[in-house]
Amino acid sequence: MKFVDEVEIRVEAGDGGNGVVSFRREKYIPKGGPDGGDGGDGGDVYLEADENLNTLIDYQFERIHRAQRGQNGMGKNCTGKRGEDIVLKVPVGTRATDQETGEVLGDLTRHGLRRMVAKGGFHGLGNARFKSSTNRAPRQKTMGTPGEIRSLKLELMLLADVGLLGMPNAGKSTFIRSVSAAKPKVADYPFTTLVPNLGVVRPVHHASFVIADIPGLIEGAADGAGLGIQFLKHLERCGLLLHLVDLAPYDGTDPAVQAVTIVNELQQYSPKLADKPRWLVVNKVDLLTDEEVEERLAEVTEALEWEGPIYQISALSKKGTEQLCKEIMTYLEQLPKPSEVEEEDAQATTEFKWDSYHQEQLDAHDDDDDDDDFDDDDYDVEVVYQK
Ligand SMILES: Nc1nc2c(ncn2[C@@H]2O[C@H](COP(=O)(O)OP(=O)(O)OP(=O)(O)O)[C@@H](O)[C@H]2O)c(=O)[nH]1
Ligand SMILES: [Mg+2]
Repeated sequence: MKFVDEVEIRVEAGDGGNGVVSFRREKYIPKGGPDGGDGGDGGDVYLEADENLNTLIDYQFERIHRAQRGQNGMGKNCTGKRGEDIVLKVPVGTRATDQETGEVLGDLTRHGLRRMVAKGGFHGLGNARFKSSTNRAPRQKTMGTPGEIRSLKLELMLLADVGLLGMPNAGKSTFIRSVSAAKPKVADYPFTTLVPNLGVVRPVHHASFVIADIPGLIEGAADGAGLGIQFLKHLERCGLLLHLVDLAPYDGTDPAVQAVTIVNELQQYSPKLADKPRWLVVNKVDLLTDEEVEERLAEVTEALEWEGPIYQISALSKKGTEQLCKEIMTYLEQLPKPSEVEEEDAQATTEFKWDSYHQEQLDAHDDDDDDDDFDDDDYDVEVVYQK
């Protein structure tokens, strides 16, 4: 299946139905009052996280999504029907951003989480609403307001605890294969991995974490070289990054230079990501003698001015991988859990503009004196049924 992690769509909430002007006309009831009903509200557009989806590909083909318009009001005080909402299912981990304002409308990080992304228009008021002691035959009505229209960017960001960072061929996929049940392709040429892979690692009985293998980075990635940096966004939600450095590159390149390149690209992409907790993991130690490992590692740490944790592994022979995973687990377990406040906030709906619209309309018409008092002629007013 094709992996699509970024799409642009347009969502259009339904317009509110209009209010209507109508008067009761029945035999033997000569002075029937106003009975024009209100319109119905327009339908809203929602996004909902669904764990059964893992790509945004459907939205690449279907870009415009409209909720239903509210029905207009009718005579006999009948209110128009509310427009139906639409719910767009997206993979867990999707972030919706308003293209125009840049505002993040929702981070759908849990199955079933639902966020409104376009609010339906408010209903218009029928003339029955405007009846008062001084005006018994009002001919005012209000129109429904338009539904919100937004251009959205949907981005799928994988939900992994640990992200792997490194040059192509560093052994990222080999590592995830050896520590989890995930089986991404491994080969001795660069850019074997073209889309992110997730693996679940269970280093101890009672706990597990998710690790993300993303395509390798090369120099100039921030400017689009190789596969670019489009996949780095998947690391934004990780609690820990592993920088995998190939200590024995088959093409004879210098591991220290390679390592610095990666950090530079990371910095350019996002200083925030570069500031995330990061561990240095040197790989392919099986190809070198202990002295060579020490020597090259020293060069790498010096070039990076590295002071953080260092691990030596062979992803292929699994040397050092078990220990590394156990320490990752211990590290992740002591990280603070996302606070409850954040959870609540994620549930809240975005505030929309016309909550007070209804009252404003009535207030505005309170001062209207232009309608004459009720007289018999008013009974000849045509009953208007607006479409
Ligand atoms: N000897 C040895 N070879 C390794 C080790 N880890 C990976 N390799 C080899 O290195 C090559 C590249 O490994 P991959 O796991 O595909 O590398 P990658 O980082 O996922 O590369 P891209 O997907 O292209 O970014 C393969 O031929 C692996 O067999 C290791 O620890 N020791
Ligand atoms: Mg790979």
